[in-house]
Amino acid sequence: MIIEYIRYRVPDAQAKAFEEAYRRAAVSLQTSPFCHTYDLARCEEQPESYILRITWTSTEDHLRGFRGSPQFKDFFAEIKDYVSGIEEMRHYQPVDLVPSLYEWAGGAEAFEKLFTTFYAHVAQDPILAPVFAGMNPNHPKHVAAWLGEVFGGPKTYSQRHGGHRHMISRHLGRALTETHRHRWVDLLIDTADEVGLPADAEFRSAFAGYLEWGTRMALMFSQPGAEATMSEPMPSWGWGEVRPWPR
Ligand code: HEM
Repeated sequence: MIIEYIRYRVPDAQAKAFEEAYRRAAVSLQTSPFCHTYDLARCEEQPESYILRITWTSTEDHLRGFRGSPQFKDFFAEIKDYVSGIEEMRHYQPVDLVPSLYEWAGGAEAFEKLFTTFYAHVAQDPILAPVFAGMNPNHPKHVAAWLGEVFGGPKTYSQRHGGHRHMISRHLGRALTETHRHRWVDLLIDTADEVGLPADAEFRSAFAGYLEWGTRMALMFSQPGAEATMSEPMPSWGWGEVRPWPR
């Protein structure tokens, strides 16, 4: 992940138009598969100063996939009319001040224990067992590698198991139902308790948030005729609105 900072100087008379232009540009940022988060802030002491902060999957992705788009070129051309200067436009490597969800959970060992136990339960579950009847015996390890990478661990799934594209392809055409999805989530949360995954409110809210998102995506991709965006990069999940309590 990379953080781009752009510092603008905007005359007071242009501030409204500048902010409006960024509200429109937010649609492009929102739909870019390479953009994780973005925000624009105005300086209290020097209201003509603005900082735009965008987190991208990588500098390379961002330059290739986004700046190159005609839509954003038009936007940059428009923005020039409102700003009297761009004082900085640089990319920064984030310095981790809090552990990743992967580290907090206990690393690879914790994820492998979680999914080995989970899929043993799945095999006995009347709703889920038929869905996983032909399961690859390495499936629990692969899903553990997937979640570890999404939660900030090593890029094992991308490098050895086919990355996001492969994960999506494994759900295509399975016609999963809400009953399957619901049971999968409930059983995984029960298994997290069973194997002793951290139970603090902050970790569990991020964990549950990802499970809600991930299972709804899996359900969506599994529907007949679903159009999967196979070229999307791996998702990257963080703490969200709450930070871990120091321990
Ligand atoms: C957060 C939600 C989910 C994640 C992260 C996830 C992850 C994965 C991954 C990484 C694979 C490919 C494994 C490999 O590379 O071999 C996979 C396959 C599969 N997933 Fe999911 N999945 C999710 C939700 C679901 C749900 C809700 C169901 C059904 C109830 C489901 C059913 C399957 C099945 C049947 C396969 C193929 C298993 C095999 O034959 O090896 N997934 N999933």
